[in-house]
Amino acid sequence: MDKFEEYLLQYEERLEEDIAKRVAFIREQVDGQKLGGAVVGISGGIDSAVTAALCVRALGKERVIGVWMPAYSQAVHAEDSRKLAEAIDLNLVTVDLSKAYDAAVAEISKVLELDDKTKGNTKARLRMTTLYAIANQKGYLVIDTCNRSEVYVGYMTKGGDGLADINPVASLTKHEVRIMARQLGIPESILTKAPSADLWAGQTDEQEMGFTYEDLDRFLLTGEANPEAKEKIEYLHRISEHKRRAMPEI
Ligand SMILES: Nc1ncnc2c1ncn2[C@@H]1O[C@H](COP(=O)(O)OP(=O)(O)OC[C@H]2O[C@@H]([n+]3cccc(C(=O)O)c3)[C@H](O)[C@@H]2O)[C@@H](O)[C@H]1O
Ligand SMILES: Nc1ncnc2c1ncn2[C@@H]1O[C@H](COP(=O)(O)OP(=O)(O)OP(=O)(O)O)[C@@H](O)[C@H]1O
Repeated sequence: MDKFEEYLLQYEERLEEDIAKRVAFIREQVDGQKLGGAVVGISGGIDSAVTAALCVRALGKERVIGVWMPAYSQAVHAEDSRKLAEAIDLNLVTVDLSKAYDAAVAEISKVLELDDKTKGNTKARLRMTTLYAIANQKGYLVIDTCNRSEVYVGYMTKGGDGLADINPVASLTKHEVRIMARQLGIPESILTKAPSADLWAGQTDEQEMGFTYEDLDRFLLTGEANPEAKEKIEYLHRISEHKRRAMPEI
């Protein structure tokens, strides 16, 4: 067994304790500030599944709203969101953003042409707008789903999924999220599908980043990585520093 596998095995041993710590954190953030509850964007992926399951454990079904927000999204993710809601007893609502997305892109395109990534980021920011509308109205917090691996390389949309009020999974790598997901009863189809932001057709995280989550998490947890992956990881970390910092001001 190598250092990375050993680390993950040790994490499994303290999993229940770690879940309890994160559940307590959510309760403290919501109840400690006399807020009503939590709202989470549900993508059909593993990060939002784990985040929502922790919120339901912390606050109970009545105080958590999961929001599925398709904008030309794949049917498999709609199905997985539905399966998740059933598995963790989540109050799941749908806000279809297709028309808002089309209207925004059409108007912006009158000024300049947008590529697939910019259009995808626009979708992520419309989702943030929707979650905040619900949070405003209900007196809830918007819960961030970005994990440690994504945050390290800035793999999130600034002002989109990168903008929220609290983050109960920020210190977990993708591999730790996967371990926790099994314990929380997340459906198998969510555990096994390739991570994708689904911002455009055929997108997958690993193909876009140019290295695997295993490369990234090995590097984060043990400091080891093959030289090519390490160079790419460090490059993305460097150019995304602005996403982890407060806005420069004078
Ligand atoms: N040095 C600097 N100081 C301050 N601000 C700086 C900056 N450099 C860029 N910026 C600003 O940041 C903007 C670029 O950042 P951003 O808008 O985020 O855009 P960008 O980082 O180019 O794209 C977002 C990436 O996150 C991925 N993503 C999005 C959503 C979910 C997931 C997921 O899997 O969970 C992944 C997506 O596929 C894409 O690769 C620039 O347009 C500029 O406004
Ligand atoms: N269609 C969607 N409906 C609602 N929220 C979404 C949707 N797509 C993305 N999000 C929100 O943005 C976050 C980042 O998106 P992403 O698609 O990467 O999901 P994820 O849960 O991180 O899963 P994975 O990276 O494993 O696919 C999600 O966790 C979710 O909160």
